[in-house]
Amino acid sequence: MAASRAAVAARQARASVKRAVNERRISAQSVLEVALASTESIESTMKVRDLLLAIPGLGPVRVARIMEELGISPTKRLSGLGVHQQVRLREFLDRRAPMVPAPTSSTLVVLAGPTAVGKGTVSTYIRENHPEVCLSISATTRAPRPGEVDGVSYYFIDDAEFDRMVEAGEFLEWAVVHNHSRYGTPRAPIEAALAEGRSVLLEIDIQGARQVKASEPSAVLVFLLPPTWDELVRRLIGRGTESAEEQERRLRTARVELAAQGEFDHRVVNTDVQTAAAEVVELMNASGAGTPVAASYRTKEN
Ligand SMILES: Nc1ncnc2c1ncn2[C@@H]1O[C@H](COP(=O)(O)OP(=O)(O)OP(=O)(O)O)[C@@H](O)[C@H]1O
Ligand SMILES: Nc1nc2c(ncn2[C@@H]2O[C@H](COP(=O)(O)O)[C@@H](O)[C@H]2O)c(=O)[nH]1
Repeated sequence: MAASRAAVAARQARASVKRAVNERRISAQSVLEVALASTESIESTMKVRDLLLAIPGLGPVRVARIMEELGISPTKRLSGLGVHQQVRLREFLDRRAPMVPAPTSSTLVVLAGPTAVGKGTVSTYIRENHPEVCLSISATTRAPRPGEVDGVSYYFIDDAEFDRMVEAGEFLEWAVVHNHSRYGTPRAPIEAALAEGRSVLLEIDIQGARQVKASEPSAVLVFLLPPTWDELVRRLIGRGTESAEEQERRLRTARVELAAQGEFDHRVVNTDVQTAAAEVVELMNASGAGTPVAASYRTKEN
């Protein structure tokens, strides 16, 4: 009984160390050094995998790859690291450190891009793998697609409710998208998350991105690009959620939207979902202070 109470206490202590790393109150490097200095410490009983997962911006897939590269088995605890593994892990954490800023302010990041480029897919990946990021849920007057859940995918509301929210100033931004339905970002949850020091990701269209930048100049705008125009068309048709007429309408908008990529602070090419999501999260962590990501991309038309 006493042993199981001790085990629960140790688990809770490890969880609070992980939270402190995740909230950037302590660095992963200092956890490693404490673990290696004392085999009695709670830090020494932590798994390497859990320490890496606590670092903002690292999800399970990247952590698995990093551990493989470092030659550390997935179940290894900090106390069990060999000398060479310690050196490699230390070097990795030191390399990683400049990408994890000191606890300063939260960031408002806007992810936009043409239809079917994968904004929703990349955002969902971020929601599932980076719980530290707060993903805004938009309101829309369009009908739910099969599988979409009210309050998770969108708040599905009617025209009268949308009008009321516009009148009451409850949207940070809103727009008619693809000349069809209205979409808007509810202001209150975003202000609350930013006030708590959390970073917020908005997945919205380009008109909305412009409005956010106009009202919040510190917002970081990220433009998601497809690897090629043909791949964009393939993704839209392959998704199969729009009629041929709606696909045509969306592709017309996409050509105009691609021409606006230069207005954005950063560009990320979505060739692979995991990599694109990791780049977006790293840009969030860098609070827009870094150099814009270079992406050479031309549509067939230009
Ligand atoms: N990196 C990728 N490689 C291959 N397919 C992808 C990739 N990213 C997304 N897709 C696929 O492309 C299609 C469109 O993706 P998604 O619905 O996320 O786009 P979107 O940008 O949110 O579109 P919209 O603006 O029209 O809502 C989906 O079928 C998705 O599975
Ligand atoms: N300006 C805004 N655009 C938004 C918002 N939420 C989503 N969107 C964009 O709408 C299109 C179409 O989305 P779909 O789910 O119908 O395919 C897409 O570009 C979204 O990024 C919002 O709150 N404001």
